[in-house]
Amino acid sequence: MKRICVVGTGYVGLVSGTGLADFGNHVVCVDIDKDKIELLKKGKIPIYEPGLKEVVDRNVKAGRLRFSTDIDKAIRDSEVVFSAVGTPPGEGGEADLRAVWAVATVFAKNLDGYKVFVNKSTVPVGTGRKVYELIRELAGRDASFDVVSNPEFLREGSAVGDFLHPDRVVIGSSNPKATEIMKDVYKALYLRKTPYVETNIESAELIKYASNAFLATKITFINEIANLCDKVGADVHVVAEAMGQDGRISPKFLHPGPGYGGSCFPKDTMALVEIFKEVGIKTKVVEAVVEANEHQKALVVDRLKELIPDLKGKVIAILGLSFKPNTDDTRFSPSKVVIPLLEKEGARVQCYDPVATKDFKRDFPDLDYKKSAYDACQGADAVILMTEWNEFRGLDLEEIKKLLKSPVFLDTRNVYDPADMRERGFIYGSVGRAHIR
Ligand SMILES: NC(=O)C1=CN([C@@H]2O[C@H](COP(=O)(O)OP(=O)(O)OC[C@H]3O[C@@H](n4cnc5c(N)ncnc54)[C@H](O)[C@@H]3O)[C@@H](O)[C@H]2O)C=CC1
Ligand SMILES: O=C(O)[C@H]1O[C@H](OP(=O)(O)OP(=O)(O)OC[C@H]2O[C@@H](n3ccc(=O)[nH]c3=O)[C@H](O)[C@@H]2O)[C@H](O)[C@@H](O)[C@@H]1O
Repeated sequence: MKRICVVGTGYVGLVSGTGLADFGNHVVCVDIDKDKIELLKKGKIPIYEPGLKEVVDRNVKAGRLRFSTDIDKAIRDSEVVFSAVGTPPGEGGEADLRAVWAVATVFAKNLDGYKVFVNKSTVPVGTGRKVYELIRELAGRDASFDVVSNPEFLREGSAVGDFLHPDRVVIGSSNPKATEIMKDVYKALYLRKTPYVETNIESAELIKYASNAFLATKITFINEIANLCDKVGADVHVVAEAMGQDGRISPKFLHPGPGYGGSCFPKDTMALVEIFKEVGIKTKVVEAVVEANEHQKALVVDRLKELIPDLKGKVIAILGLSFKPNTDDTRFSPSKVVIPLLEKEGARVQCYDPVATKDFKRDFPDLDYKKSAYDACQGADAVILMTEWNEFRGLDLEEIKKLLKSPVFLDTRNVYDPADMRERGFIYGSVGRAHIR
C-alpha cells in the first residue's frame, strides 16, 4: 500500500483518490480551488455523484483519506503523485495541457527522493514523454523519478462503481520499478483478477482516446441509423437490439439520442482529430463523428418543427440540462445547443433539471428556470425531454397533458412508448421510432 497524492480534486481526482484510499492506500487529495477543499474538509461533496459521499466518509473516518491545499507538502509526503487535472479543449480543439505542465512543475520542485508521477488525465500521445523531459529539466540530472500513464475509464453518474470495479487497469510505463509500484497501488484489483494491461506510455495514452472515440462512433452510428429509421419506417430499438445480439457488436452504447455530450467524448474526439493532424495523417472517421454529432444536436429542433412547424412566439419546456442523468455536469450538454437554436427560432424556453441548474446557469444565467417538470410544462406549447433522469421516466402524463397548451411531446431519449403516447393524445416525436403506431 502506498502514500499517494492526487492533484486535482474534480470528477476524476476525487473519485480516484477516494477509490485508491478504499483499496487501502493513504491518500491526500489536493486542489488549487480552496473552496472545493474547504467543502471536502467539512464533509461536503462538491459534485453530484451517487454513492460518493459514503465512500469518502468511510475512508476519511478510517484515516486513509485527507484533503489539503498544501500541494508542496502533499507531494513531498507521497511516493506516488497522480495528476488528475482538467485537459479541456483549446481554441483549435487540441487538448489544453497548461494544468498538466503546472503539476509537473510543482512535482519537480518537491522531488526529494524517488517518486512516480502518474498521469490520470486524458492527454495526447507523447505528453508523458514531455512531462518526463520537463521534470528532468527542472529537477536536474540526478533527480530520481518515473512517469507513468494510467488513464481513467469511469463514467459520471456511475463513477464510484466504475472506479472500484473497472473492466481493466491500463499502466503505461518505461520502467519495471514504476510498474510494480502501480501494481501495488491497485493491489486490491489485482487480487480480484481485474485484467491489467502493461504497456508503454504511448500505447496507454492512445488506448484512452481510441476507447472514447470508438464509443462516440458507436453512438453516432446508431444516431444516423435512427435518423434513417424515421424516413423508412423502421424502429431503431428493434434494429439496435438485434444488432447488439451479435456478440461482436454488443448492445451497449447503441442508444440513440440528441447527440453525445459531456466533458469527454466531445473534447476527446476533437483532440484525436488534432493528434492525427499533428503527425500528418488524416482521420476521416473521427472527423465525421465530430461533425455528425453536432448535426444530431441541431436535429432536435428540426424534429420539433415537424411537430409544430412555426416556433415563433411559442413556449418550449426543456426537461434535462445535464448531458446525462445522475450528474450535475453540463459540459457540452445537448441542451446547450438546442436552447439557443430554439431562441433563434423565436421560441421562449422554460427549463428544469433535478440537479444541474446551478452548473447550467454559469453559461445561461438568464433562462427561465423552473422548480419541477410540471412547472416547466405549465402553459408550454411543447415539451422536449432532453435527459433521461428517472423522474422524467415516471411523469404523470395526464397531468403534463393538462398543463401543456398543446400536447406536443418530443422525447429525444426514447423513454416513452410511441404507441401509448399517441393513444394518450400526445403529438409525439422520438429518435428513430416515428412509425410505431
Ligand atoms: N469527467 C470524467 O468522467 C472523466 C474525465 N477524465 C479525464 O480526467 C481529467 C480530469 O477531468 P475532470 O475530473 O472531469 O475535471 P474537473 O474540471 O472536474 O477537475 C479538475 C480539477 O483540477 C483542479 N486543478 C486545475 N489545475 C490545477 C493545478 N495546477 N493544481 C491543482 N489542481 C488543479 C481544478 O481546480 C479542478 O478541481 C481530464 O483530463 C478528463 O479528460 C477521464 C475519465 C473520466
Ligand atoms: O473519458 C471520460 O470522461 C469518460 O467518458 C465517457 O463517460 P461519460 O461521458 O461520463 O458518460 P457516458 O455514459 O459515456 O455518456 C456520454 C454521452 O453519450 C450519450 N450516450 C451514451 C450511450 C448511448 O448509448 N447513447 C448516448 O447518447 C450520453 O447521453 C452522454 O451524453 C465514457 O463512457 C467513460 O468510459 C470515460 O471514462
